Amino acid sequence: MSVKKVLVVGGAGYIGSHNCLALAERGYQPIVFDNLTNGHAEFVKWGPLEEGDIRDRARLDEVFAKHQPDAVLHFAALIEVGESVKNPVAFYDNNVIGALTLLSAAMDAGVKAFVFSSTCATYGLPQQVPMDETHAQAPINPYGRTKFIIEQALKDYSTYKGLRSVMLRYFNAAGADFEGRIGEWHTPETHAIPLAIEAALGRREGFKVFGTDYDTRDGTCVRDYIHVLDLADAHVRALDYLLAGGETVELNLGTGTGTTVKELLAAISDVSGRPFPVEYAARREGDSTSLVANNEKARAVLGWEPRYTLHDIIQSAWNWHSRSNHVL
Ligand SMILES: NC(=O)c1ccc[n+]([C@@H]2O[C@H](COP(=O)([O-])OP(=O)(O)OC[C@H]3O[C@@H](n4cnc5c(N)ncnc54)[C@H](O)[C@@H]3O)[C@@H](O)[C@H]2O)c1
Ligand SMILES: O=c1ccn([C@@H]2O[C@H](COP(=O)(O)OP(=O)(O)O[C@H]3O[C@H](CO)[C@@H](O)[C@H](O)[C@H]3O)[C@@H](O)[C@H]2O)c(=O)[nH]1
Repeated sequence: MSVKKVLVVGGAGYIGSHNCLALAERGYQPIVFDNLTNGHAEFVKWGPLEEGDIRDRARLDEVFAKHQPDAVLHFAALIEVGESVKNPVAFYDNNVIGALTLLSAAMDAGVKAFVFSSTCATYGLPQQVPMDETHAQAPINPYGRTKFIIEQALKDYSTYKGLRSVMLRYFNAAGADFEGRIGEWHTPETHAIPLAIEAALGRREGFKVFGTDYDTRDGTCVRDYIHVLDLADAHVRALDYLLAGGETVELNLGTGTGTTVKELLAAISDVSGRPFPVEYAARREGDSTSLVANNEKARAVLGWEPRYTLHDIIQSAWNWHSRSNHVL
């Protein structure tokens, strides 16, 4: 059987690069398409890099014609909730126009399987926790809305155009390759775990907790942190599923366990053995109180289950950040 080629769009980024590693380990050939605005050429280690922007249809057509991929994994997007509130135009341009351009190019090139990075941010405020896939989708920030729009397009394209897709609603991606080859490297970094680790390493003055008056067990936001390699495993399974004829489906990817910001900071101090200064600040606009997954559907459809604990997440992230000298 010939090796299946997968176009990994946004594959030079954090989650995309860990997916390339998992694809290569499981017998797929990843081909990265990335404009390198937020990605890193040195993270592209398991296949070729094609530089390009998803809003550039001619460049997409060229790459589809050259590689003729069997499937597409689409990670490329602007990702920060807070930034989406400040600059929604850039988010709609990249996450909606870009994704729709990519989808048209993929369908015209005959691609029949598409895996989309969606997010629990499409749910908005929790009506019940944990949330399953039937939870109302009422995003509370432009980032979540851009992802929700693409989910709706994917459902229409599935019904009316025959493009089968898996929409993976990740909760909070975290952690890194245990061998330290790649890791989380966003510039500027806005995510809680890398920022707290940088504080523990003494590379930042401290960590600011955004909001202590939420209706949660200690007043800080609750999130479901999931290891990036567990996400990658789910993507490979989603590909296997689609290539075997599986129908369009949306699936939560989370552990089912919620952690408050305060609990997260305590766990990071514990793993690192280095306490760091913590400041309590105002809420960050666009943040939901609590986002925790019910992951039963992904378990049932993909036979997937998360393998790594919060401790594994922090330990692997700590290894990556303490060894690497990149600037966040
Ligand atoms: N990090 C999380 O916790 C999280 C949670 C839920 C969903 N997601 C989604 O997962 C995906 C990947 O997130 P990440 O943390 O790896 O982000 P990232 O910024 O590290 O990776 C995104 C990659 O896409 C590339 N890219 C962006 N716009 C592009 C464009 N127009 N054309 C070509 N390439 C482009 C960037 O250069 C980067 O390499 C995103 O779609 C994000 O919305 C992330
Ligand atoms: O300096 C900081 C950074 C974050 N937080 C809090 O930590 C939690 C996690 O924040 P962060 O790591 O920035 O992740 P989210 O804002 O939850 O967003 C991530 O997770 C979403 C899914 O929940 C994805 O869709 C987004 O792409 C991804 O950026 C939130 O309660 C933040 O308010 C702080 O208190 N201080």
